[in-house]
Amino acid sequence: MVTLKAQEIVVRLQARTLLHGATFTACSGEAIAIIGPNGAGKSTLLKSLAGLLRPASGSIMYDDTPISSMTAASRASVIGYVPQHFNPHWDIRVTDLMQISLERSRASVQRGTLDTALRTHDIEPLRDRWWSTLSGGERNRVLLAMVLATAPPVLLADEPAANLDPRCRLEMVERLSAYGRTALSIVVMHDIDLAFRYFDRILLLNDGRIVADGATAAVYDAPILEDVFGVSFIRSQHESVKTIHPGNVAPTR
Ligand SMILES: Nc1ncnc2c1ncn2[C@@H]1O[C@H](COP(=O)(O)OP(=O)(O)OP(=O)(O)O)[C@@H](O)[C@H]1O
Repeated sequence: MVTLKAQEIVVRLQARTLLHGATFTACSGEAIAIIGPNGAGKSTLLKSLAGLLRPASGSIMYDDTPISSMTAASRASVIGYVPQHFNPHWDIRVTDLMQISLERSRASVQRGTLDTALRTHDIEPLRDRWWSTLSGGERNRVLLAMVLATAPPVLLADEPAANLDPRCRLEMVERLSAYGRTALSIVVMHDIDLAFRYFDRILLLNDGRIVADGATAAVYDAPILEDVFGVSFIRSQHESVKTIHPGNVAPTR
């Protein structure tokens, strides 16, 4: 059981304040979606949680340890981060990327571990492909596999389902939310409908502030969604599945 706790974190870059005192606590067993309009600060919050951005003030604790005091290697062993964009410095095969990822997370990688990881994460058919030849969606799948193969207690993923076709998108979102129910996953989601369908808790960001944080069912009905996104939402329910889709642009904007 692990806890990730952000306390009043403020992030400033180039004289701009991107996060204005974000506070929340997340624990093992939670599948959390971060949603919000473009520029709300979702990636900034995720990078801060991953220890890639140092807040100007406030603290981020992994259990009782400030993540700012952890080495990059120890952070990487407990927090898996799937970035929005990734490009290796040189071209590399998928199998070598997976091998490097596994070796970084374990003292020794036993024979067979790599093959198992490629199979488990459904990227076996891509194993001999060069990174430069992969489509955007294939790259997203490999990136997620690289991180999941190391089984981190905390998974942070920044819009990993972008570029994916509907089936792959559903599979990936299912995988990310399921991972949170055994470990902890915090995922930036642009697809509001999938965020509400698959995740248990929603963090809504606007202008660098967490403006709603609660159980999915509670945030689903909250009028603040309309205020923040500036659209009307059409909510509907078929059997037990609730959906939410943008209707019209709100006239006040
Ligand atoms: N290095 C930087 N210097 C100055 N401003 C930055 C920097 N990086 C990001 N920003 C700004 O900070 C704000 C938040 O950016 P962030 O990428 O966290 O938003 P986001 O919610 O993830 O957006 P999107 O949905 O478009 O991906 C944006 O206005 C962005 O332009």
